[in-house]
Amino acid sequence: MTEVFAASGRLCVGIDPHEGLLAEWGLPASGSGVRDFGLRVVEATVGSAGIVKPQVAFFERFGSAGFIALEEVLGAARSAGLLVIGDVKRGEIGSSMAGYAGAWLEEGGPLEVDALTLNPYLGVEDLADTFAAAARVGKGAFVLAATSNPAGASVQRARTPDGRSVSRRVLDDVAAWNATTGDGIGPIGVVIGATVDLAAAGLDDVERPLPVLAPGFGHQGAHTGRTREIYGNLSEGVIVSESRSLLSSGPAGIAHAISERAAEVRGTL
Ligand SMILES: O=c1ccn([C@@H]2O[C@H](COP(=O)(O)O)[C@@H](O)[C@H]2O)c(=O)[nH]1
Repeated sequence: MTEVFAASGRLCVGIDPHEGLLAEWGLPASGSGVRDFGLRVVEATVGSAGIVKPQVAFFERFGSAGFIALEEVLGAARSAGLLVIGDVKRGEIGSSMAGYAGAWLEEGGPLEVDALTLNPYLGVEDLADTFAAAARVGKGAFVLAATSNPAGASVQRARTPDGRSVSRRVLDDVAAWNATTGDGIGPIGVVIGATVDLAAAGLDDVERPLPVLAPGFGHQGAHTGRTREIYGNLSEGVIVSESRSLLSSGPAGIAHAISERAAEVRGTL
């Protein structure tokens, strides 16, 4: 984790071509629009930040044209040396997860990413083969533990029979899997939104760091300057993710916005 952060920094630039943003950027709402948007964000990121997170929903929305665009954006980002987190939020029974692992993690595959987001609703155990597939090829994954949207709390703060919150159980299961491999603090991480009250989510007393993908900054209200305060013990593993707050700078301002925010994150973490 330390080496990855030293090389790539802690800012993750979201590639979320919302329809409104496409219009603001003067791009059509189509496969070619999301392609051009994604490629421009990649270009603006190189040199300032080391991680991007395409939100696959906004590509998928255009069917096969969207996926062709996504393949091109992923390829450009990886060729430029950026780490790519595919925000795909996949989660299935184990046997079907094999399909997703092949799609997103296979070396040389058209949708290859360095890490992907996973949904644990079908049980963290059924994600274990995907964790192993990622680890085998030096990749990672982030499992949703406590999401940034207020609605997530009703499920994620529910208590399991042993009294832990669902969020905490997910985090502990991920940490237990990590403990079976490598240095024990990766390669699998969790998603914890920056808008989450860690104490209320049962996540304020985690002792061992692990990678944390942290959305919720910027447009959703959290401030990067407060990252250590928000994440406490978990700060060591945090990757600050921002999409709309950067993307709304438009094609002329995006490179500057990313470089400013990257400096701010460096000064905070
Ligand atoms: O808990 C979560 C998990 C994922 N997301 C995703 O992150 C970005 C956030 O975009 P902003 O424009 O910075 O709000 C988006 O792709 C979400 O789907 C999240 O927000 N919260």
